[in-house]
Amino acid sequence: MADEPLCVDDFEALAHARVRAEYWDYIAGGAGSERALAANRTAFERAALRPRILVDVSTVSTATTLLGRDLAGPVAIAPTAYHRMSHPDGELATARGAADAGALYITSFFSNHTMEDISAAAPDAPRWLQLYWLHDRGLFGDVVERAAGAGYEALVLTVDTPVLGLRLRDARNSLSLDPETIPANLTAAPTLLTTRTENSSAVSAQAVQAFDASITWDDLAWLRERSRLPLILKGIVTAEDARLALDYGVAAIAVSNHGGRQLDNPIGALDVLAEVVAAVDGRCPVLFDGGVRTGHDVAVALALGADAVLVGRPVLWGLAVGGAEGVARVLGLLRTELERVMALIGRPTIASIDASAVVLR
Ligand SMILES: Cc1cc2nc3c(=O)[nH]c(=O)nc-3n(C[C@H](O)[C@H](O)[C@H](O)COP(=O)(O)O)c2cc1C
Ligand SMILES: CC(C)CC(=O)C(=O)O
Repeated sequence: MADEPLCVDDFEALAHARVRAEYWDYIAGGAGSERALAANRTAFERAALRPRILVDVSTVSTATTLLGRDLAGPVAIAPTAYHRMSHPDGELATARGAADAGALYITSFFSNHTMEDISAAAPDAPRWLQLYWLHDRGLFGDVVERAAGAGYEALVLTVDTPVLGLRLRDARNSLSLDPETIPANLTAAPTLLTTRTENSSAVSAQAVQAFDASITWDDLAWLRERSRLPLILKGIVTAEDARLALDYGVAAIAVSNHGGRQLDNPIGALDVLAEVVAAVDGRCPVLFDGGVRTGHDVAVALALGADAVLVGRPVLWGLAVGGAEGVARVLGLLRTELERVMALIGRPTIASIDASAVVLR
């Protein structure tokens, strides 16, 4: 790769030059005035690590386990839609890059390749499937029932998107989708495949047509009847909902404000992590995403109680810059940065990064 990127932010700058302007805005943007997007980063500015000294850090291990799966590190790929906006090989390249890095890949339901083709690109790698609850129960149930056979080890239902956030950049761009960027899992329902709208976004139009905003906690039983895969809820940001999720038997919770793309809130995702971790009280794994860009950020989230973190945009930057290799490079960078931070704070294992490792200023 030219202009050797040395940190995740370097990948952002290189990717910006490669991705079509409207697609870049879709990827980079947030909801409304983008306060939540900005807050996701500033929240990390208030968290400082507390280094301990004279600890044997001659060997540092980022290895961890999530829902019984051994992983090379605690950084996984957040589900993001439409990877062919970033690279012609789309999710196939992402799957290969994730496998090379030994990272868990949570595949978005709105992918440009079918869930089966993505699995086939890296068959034995750890992979979960993200879901949006569709109006079309036939199509939705079919996807859910196919997931286990297609090699997915868990289902991640995104619960912060009954409707899509107000994405002003996309509306101003009248964001449209080319034939190669339509969602491949939805081709059986062509009426859901709006690709062009006037003064609004085709992504938003698709969401309005496809998503069922009426679902509630009791609908989770319908999902469980169709799949025995562990269920994770993504987009929980309050203690109340974390407790309810446990009552409904979820396997894990993902604390997330959707990368600042839904509610235009002035509080960062990191600011609510401790509240959810306290409510969960060790009863299930807690994942975290929103603004993670360095190994330092990963360590902060783990110290605040996350079991693993997800990264969204950075993976798309790696994909745009170098396809599968770029994805593996971004994930590898985060892992080596984390290793260095673990040595510097005297916590040589993931389990040793406890609450004493961080202070909020
Ligand atoms: C371009 C883009 C597309 C996304 N698509 C999805 C999606 O299909 N499903 C989902 O649950 N979350 C989606 N998200 C949210 C991510 O899973 C994740 O919560 C967010 O990107 C994390 O923040 P980060 O980008 O700062 O790492 C998307 C985010 C971006 C940037
Ligand atoms: C297809 C979209 C709903 C994907 C998404 O979650 C997003 O753009 O944030």
